[in-house]
Amino acid sequence: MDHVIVKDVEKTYFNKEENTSFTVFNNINLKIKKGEFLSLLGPSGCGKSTLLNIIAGLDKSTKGMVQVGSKPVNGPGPDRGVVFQEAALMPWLTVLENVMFGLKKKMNKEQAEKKALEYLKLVHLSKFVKSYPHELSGGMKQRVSIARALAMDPEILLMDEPFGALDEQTRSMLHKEVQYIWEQTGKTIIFVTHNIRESVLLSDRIILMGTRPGGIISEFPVNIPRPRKPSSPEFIKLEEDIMNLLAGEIEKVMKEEMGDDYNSKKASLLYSSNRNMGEHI
Ligand SMILES: Nc1ncnc2c1ncn2[C@@H]1O[C@H](COP(=O)(O)OP(=O)(O)OP(=O)(O)O)[C@@H](O)[C@H]1O
Repeated sequence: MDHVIVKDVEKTYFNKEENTSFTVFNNINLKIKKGEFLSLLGPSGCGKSTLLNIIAGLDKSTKGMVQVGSKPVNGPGPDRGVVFQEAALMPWLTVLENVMFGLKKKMNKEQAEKKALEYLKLVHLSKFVKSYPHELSGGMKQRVSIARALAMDPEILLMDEPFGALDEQTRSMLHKEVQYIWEQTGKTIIFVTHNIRESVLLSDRIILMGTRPGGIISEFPVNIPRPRKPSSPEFIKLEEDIMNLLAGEIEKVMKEEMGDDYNSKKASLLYSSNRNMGEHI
């Protein structure tokens, strides 16, 4: 069953003072199945976050529409929970209170506490319920933010580079955690990343986006059985296939941003060991 439908979506920014416009992307068409884990992958500036925000109802498209089931999206709603790159927790509240915050609008305090504890257990933070955000590591904060989104029981979890600011080890631990959560809850997940390895590791399907003109370049179903091993031949093959297709896109962005410096730095930047397209573009 199609859970999220993106129809002919376009996003253009208009600058009235200079009488110019900039189209981030157009003709975006996507159908995302219930329970699917979908990644939006592409170089910086191709509009991954913009598309996610349009699906979240936090931003408006200039053309086209998004539907959740048969309902058009006109703004944020309880059917969609969002996790951003920065956890944005309330520093004056404990971990438990942060997760309870939204729940208290829907249920009494006792029920909210029970539910918050349930989700904090799911992200393995039961021991830290009384801690304050400043006492937590970046990875732990991000787990609170995932628990907070999940506790509201959205049908769809929208994640915008949720592990982008974390070190490799923490990121790897959270990969396992998000897979576990996805298996346990059956949520539909839309996951923005510029990391090829991350997208192959986690997703059922990868949507590749490009720039200038922005849009969907291609899509790759990931038919590798889970748990996936980045060292397996099929994993490496898919990474290479995606990298080959994206190399031209990355070059386009780098040329624009680096100008004359581009040629000298090209080789080392393009093929970094972890297939991460994000640092330099
Ligand atoms: N208010 C705005 N006015 C004009 N252009 C904008 C505005 N907001 C975003 N953009 C442009 O829209 C494009 C898409 O931005 P977006 O953040 O969605 O890209 P992204 O693929 O998520 O990038 P990243 O991986 O760096 O987060 C960028 O080129 C950006 O400069």
